[in-house]
Amino acid sequence: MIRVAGLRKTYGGFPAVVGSDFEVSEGEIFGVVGPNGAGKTTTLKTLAGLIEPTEGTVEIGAYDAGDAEMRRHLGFLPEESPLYEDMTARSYLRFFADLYDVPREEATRRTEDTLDRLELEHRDRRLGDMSKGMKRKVAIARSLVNDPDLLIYDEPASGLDPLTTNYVLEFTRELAERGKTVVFSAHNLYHVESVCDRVVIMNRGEIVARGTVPEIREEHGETTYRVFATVPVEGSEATDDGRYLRTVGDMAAVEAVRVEAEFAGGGVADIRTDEPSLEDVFLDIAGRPPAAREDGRGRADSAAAARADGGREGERTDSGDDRGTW
Ligand SMILES: Nc1ncnc2c1ncn2[C@@H]1O[C@H](COP(=O)(O)OP(=O)(O)OP(=O)(O)O)[C@@H](O)[C@H]1O
Repeated sequence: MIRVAGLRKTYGGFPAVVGSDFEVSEGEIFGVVGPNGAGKTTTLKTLAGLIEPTEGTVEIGAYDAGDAEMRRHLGFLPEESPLYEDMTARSYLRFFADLYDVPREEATRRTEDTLDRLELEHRDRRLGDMSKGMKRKVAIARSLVNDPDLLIYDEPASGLDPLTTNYVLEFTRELAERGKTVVFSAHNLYHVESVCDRVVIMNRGEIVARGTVPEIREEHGETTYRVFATVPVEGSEATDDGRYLRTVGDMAAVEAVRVEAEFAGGGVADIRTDEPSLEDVFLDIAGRPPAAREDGRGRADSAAAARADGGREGERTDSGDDRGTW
């Protein structure tokens, strides 16, 4: 579906993406992960044809990215989605459906279905009066008005509460089940793990790890999850806000906590990726010089060097610019 070869993008000589190669198959959910400034948005915008590569090729099916015909098969959700504040959700979506020449009845059915699924209420409310989560849902519905084969979502759950985030992530999975290819970027490894088939981790414009999330974790370190249950579960500690915290090391254990909590008449209120673990994975990968990465050397050294440098364990200490900060 997508073939990226030797992709390089510079802004006035500044290398935002430096030689990316990856492929995404049809129906796959593909995550682009990395710290602020890693080059995720640049990569996604290049796939969407909104940015021209400085070097390299980006092919989407039979088209080059940027080909006008390709756009008809694409749904792009930018990180910040400015909406026309005076329009209602319905009129806004109808406006975009008209731009894509979608017949009225078909457009209404499609957008109402999407908004039902995302549980968006008040569809005739002004967009300017909607909450951030509601606006994000409208933006997601907009990305689907043309029934695209490929969806490119930049931080789809950015700034959303846990419940809305879950809707959005579950919905992303549903889209792939309906045969759509989804490429999305995120900071949160838990979000990525819950929906992505494969992932690339970027840092300073470079892909520094790739594979399924379990493959990456196995190779580069362990992530832990803090699961907040509404009832006591085995090994949990009560938190100040009346929840019960259990820290576990993998998704099977997260699922076991959820089942235990539900069996006890409660549920899971929130799940958080343990940040130091995430940073350990990142430091393990990104702290090594590129040459050492090639042959697997330098892994323990780089984390140790970061700590010896005076930083907290897992904290980056070398952010001389805006690149490479989680
Ligand atoms: N139009 C631009 N002009 C100059 N530099 C840019 C431009 N767009 C991005 N950059 C720089 O390129 C680098 C990569 O930016 P990009 O937005 O792709 O990163 P990102 O991984 O999406 O970051 P974030 O997580 O903060 O959104 C950053 O250092 C950024 O400052």
